[in-house]
Amino acid sequence: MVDYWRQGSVAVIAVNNPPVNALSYNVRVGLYNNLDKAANDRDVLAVVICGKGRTFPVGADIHEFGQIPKEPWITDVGRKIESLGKPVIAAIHGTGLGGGLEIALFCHYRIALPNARVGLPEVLIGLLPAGGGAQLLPRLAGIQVAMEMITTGRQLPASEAAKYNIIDKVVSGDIVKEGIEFALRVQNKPFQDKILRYRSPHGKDSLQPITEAVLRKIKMRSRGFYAPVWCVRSIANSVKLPFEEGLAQNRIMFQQMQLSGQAKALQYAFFAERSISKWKLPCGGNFATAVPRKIKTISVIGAGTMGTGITVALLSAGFPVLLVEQNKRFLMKGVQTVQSLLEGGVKRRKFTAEQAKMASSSLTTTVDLQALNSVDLVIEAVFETLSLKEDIFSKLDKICKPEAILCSNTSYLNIDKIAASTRRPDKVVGTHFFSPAHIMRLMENIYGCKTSPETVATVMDLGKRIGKVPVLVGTCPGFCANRMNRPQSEEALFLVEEGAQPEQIDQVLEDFGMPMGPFKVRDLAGGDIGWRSRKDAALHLGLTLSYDLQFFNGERYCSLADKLCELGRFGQKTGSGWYSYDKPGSKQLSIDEDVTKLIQNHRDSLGIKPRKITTQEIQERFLFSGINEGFKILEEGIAARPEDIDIIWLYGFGFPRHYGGPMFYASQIGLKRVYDRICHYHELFPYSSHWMPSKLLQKLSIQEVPIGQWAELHSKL
Ligand SMILES: CCCCCC/C=C/CC(=O)SCCNC(=O)CCNC(=O)[C@H](O)C(C)(C)COP(=O)(O)OP(=O)(O)OC[C@H]1O[C@@H](n2cnc3c(N)ncnc32)[C@H](O)[C@@H]1OP(=O)(O)O
Repeated sequence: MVDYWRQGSVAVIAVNNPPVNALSYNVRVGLYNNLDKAANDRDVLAVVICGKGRTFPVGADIHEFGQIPKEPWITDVGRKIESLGKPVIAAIHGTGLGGGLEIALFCHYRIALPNARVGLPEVLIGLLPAGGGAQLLPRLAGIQVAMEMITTGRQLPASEAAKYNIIDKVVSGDIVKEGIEFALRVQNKPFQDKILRYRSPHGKDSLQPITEAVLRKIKMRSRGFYAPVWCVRSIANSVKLPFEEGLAQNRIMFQQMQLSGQAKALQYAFFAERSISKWKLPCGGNFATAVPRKIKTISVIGAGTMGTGITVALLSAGFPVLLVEQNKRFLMKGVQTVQSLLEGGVKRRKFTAEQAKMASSSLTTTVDLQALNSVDLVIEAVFETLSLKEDIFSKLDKICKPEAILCSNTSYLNIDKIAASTRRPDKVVGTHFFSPAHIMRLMENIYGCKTSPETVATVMDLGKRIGKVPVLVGTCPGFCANRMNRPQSEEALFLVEEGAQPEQIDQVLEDFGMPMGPFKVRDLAGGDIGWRSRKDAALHLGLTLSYDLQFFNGERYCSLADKLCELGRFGQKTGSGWYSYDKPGSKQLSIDEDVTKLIQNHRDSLGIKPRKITTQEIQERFLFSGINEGFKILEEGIAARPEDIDIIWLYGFGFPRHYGGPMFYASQIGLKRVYDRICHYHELFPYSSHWMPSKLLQKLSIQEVPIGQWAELHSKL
């Protein structure tokens, strides 16, 4: 796991633990013993520490967290470096992260390739850099830089790290060769002043104002996430305490944090994020055996909000796009939107003006579907009407080349029905982007019963290539994301009907950590879209949405949202919705007395006496109704694993990452409690079928199986 060789007077110690050279126990032992070997070899005058393969060590082995850490720790390796009596050079390529960077900071010198990156990302997995990083970095780069790097986990490119003295020299070529050359230059030269523990932190007199400013920033963005605050304390220890005492204090904090639910959730999320690319179809195809098709040209049908967002996502990843609309007027409007989204990207520094120009020049347009005869892949993004989509897909099937893949950006409709309108159902798949599609990273890919593994592999690969987080699920109304979101939106309305205020519900859920409460989300998305589909659904059933409707198709129904729409209050875009806005399109909102009156009149007309609704009830009814649906989704095999559901929620709805996602959150609360509360609400609200407890949840509530085994258990149900 650690290689050792000598080149003249230089000993090279190379960590060899693929794929990322994590500092597992055996690696730490190897480093420690080989440092001893170099110390005891009189012919060795300098030492180079590097990583084999793709990277310098990226930190502790996260799989080992939760076990009692075995010595030598990273700090023991560090102390050995400091006291070696010979200069030690860290030669960094790839990423030098966490414990990896800490070891480099214990070294006397650090060199790096230009494309290397360094950082202390412990905060992102709910921890602090207890291996020495929080003590050493302030002594090298100063308190201000240390605070920024450690509380955000940001990785710095080598050139920026060099600006802050973290890297002594940026070198090109072979990193080991460069390391040896550097070592030959510094061997036999004094290096005691390079031992960072003997320095005092730069900017220590400004600790208080820096701390206050950082804590203010953390408060604004952290929404109940504790690790950044602990990181601030760990850096303050570098000023307040002698080096070894600071290390000891930080180790105690690290051990406490490791036991916290937030660290467990973040580490779960880290691995969940990586597991989603390991997809499997019920028919047996999977990520390891299916080969994606090469996609060079893509067409997007529909230049509305979704179509233009998808177009920008594709263009900015370097794909040429042929944008299609039914007439020139819509097309022109779409092109303008694409241009302004690209300009917005330049303003937000997502890309340079030059890149935006390149992207823009890769856009072509047409109003003629026949022009799609040579594209490799089509993404349809028109209205959510099945007959319209069926019509388009049947035309595409005739026009497009036989091997072209046909994708639908539907958020709700049955992929099998859309596929059935073609003679190539194996090449039809759902690619559900989230709005705004050029920004939101989730891409919910939906397979139908005939979608081929090759088609799935192609859209999963496409998602990655355009910087999205692609998650694969099966088909059912609303798939995973919207199906789970639906009961939550309904519960939010029912809570208002029963006595809560929209702003109260929004506040409770924002305090929980959601980026926006459900009523603000409704206003942002526009109430008219849901209203139209509710009216369509009613029409389909031969019903009308009336003012005093309390039941719809046998289910409890709340008509408050319809009443707002009747008044033209569609949300932000019309300047009024659940809130009022200072002008149409503005985000500046205020509570609207008219809405409060409307709600009161609604309750009066139905004879509902408002009651006080607690924070606990709001959280439970919103979160648990979605979680119950999540278990049904698992039970039905729509999602293969809880990890898929959680990643959908982290990236599609901004569910707080420090809770891991709704399924992990449920596992932390305890499935017995979650199940009991769902049964309680089922008893209270028998006319809301979303409270019918999931059978899988019921079973798991008795067995309390770890989350990693839920999927296995469900296959045995
Ligand atoms: C009480 C004692 C006190 C001692 C304190 C010592 C504490 C030290 C703290 C730490 O060092 S915590 C760890 C800090 N480091 C990280 O958090 C790095 C996390 N990794 C990444 O950010 C990325 O993986 C990467 C390194 C930038 C590489 O990204 P890339 O996209 O190239 O590859 P991935 O698909 O992400 O990863 C490949 C593969 O490697 C696995 N992996 C990555 N990092 C770790 C790790 N630190 N430990 C274990 N495994 C890791 C990852 O899961 C992938 O595995 P797979 O099986 O192929 O999915």
